[in-house]
Amino acid sequence: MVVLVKPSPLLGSKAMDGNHHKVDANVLLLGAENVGKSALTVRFLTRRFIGEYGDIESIYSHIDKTDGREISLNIWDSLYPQSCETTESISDKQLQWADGVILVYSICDRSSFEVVRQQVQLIRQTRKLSASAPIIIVGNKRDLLHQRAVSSEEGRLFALAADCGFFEISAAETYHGVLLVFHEILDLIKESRALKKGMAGIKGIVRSVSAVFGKKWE
Ligand SMILES: Nc1nc2c(ncn2[C@@H]2O[C@H](COP(=O)(O)OP(=O)(O)OP(=O)(O)O)[C@@H](O)[C@H]2O)c(=O)[nH]1
Repeated sequence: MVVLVKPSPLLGSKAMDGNHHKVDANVLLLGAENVGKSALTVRFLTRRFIGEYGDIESIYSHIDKTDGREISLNIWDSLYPQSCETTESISDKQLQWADGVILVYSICDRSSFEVVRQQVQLIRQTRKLSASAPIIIVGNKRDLLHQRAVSSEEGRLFALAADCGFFEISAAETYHGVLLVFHEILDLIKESRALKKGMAGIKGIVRSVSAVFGKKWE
């Protein structure tokens, strides 16, 4: 069950967009337990790393400024269901809701990287996520290099092969790395929408030209 919570004023964001801003983007965070999904979300919303985050699945709404433009976004910080198969770890509702997905693993936990691999496969197979919705894979806990279990190259090569973006960051160490991830997913969502609009425009022109010449354009 997803809980729409009003996070503490500390976060400076409201779970419901009280100003009724048109939401510009819904971003879904997925990944195994304990990889840092909440840490990424809270770091982005508050610039802070607070260490322990509790096991609540939450949707936060936040107004962000990129290129001088206000973007209203919802961030769904999902919970990895206890002792479930990875195939059950993502709901159709989550994928139909999302305009973009951030899949998080810990570079110190190989099993969390395997969960991300399976979740990417699941997302692609179910086709519940819009075909144009961007996916970014994030290897978190980069500050724990001495405990590394997944090489940066392996993560990057997998993301490349899966047509996903890729970042290695540390939510504990810096705000900047987390900011880059969220701004990248927002840029990719904007690009995919512009592309969709462009395609619709071309189809419209073809239809009207066909109407004029009465031809069925193949
Ligand atoms: N060293 C280090 N620890 C981190 C980092 N990000 C998160 N953690 C720690 O990892 C643990 C899990 O972080 P969460 O953000 O709760 O992870 P989660 O994926 O939301 O976990 P679930 O609630 O189980 O889904 C906490 O103890 C965090 O302090 C990081 O970048 N570096």
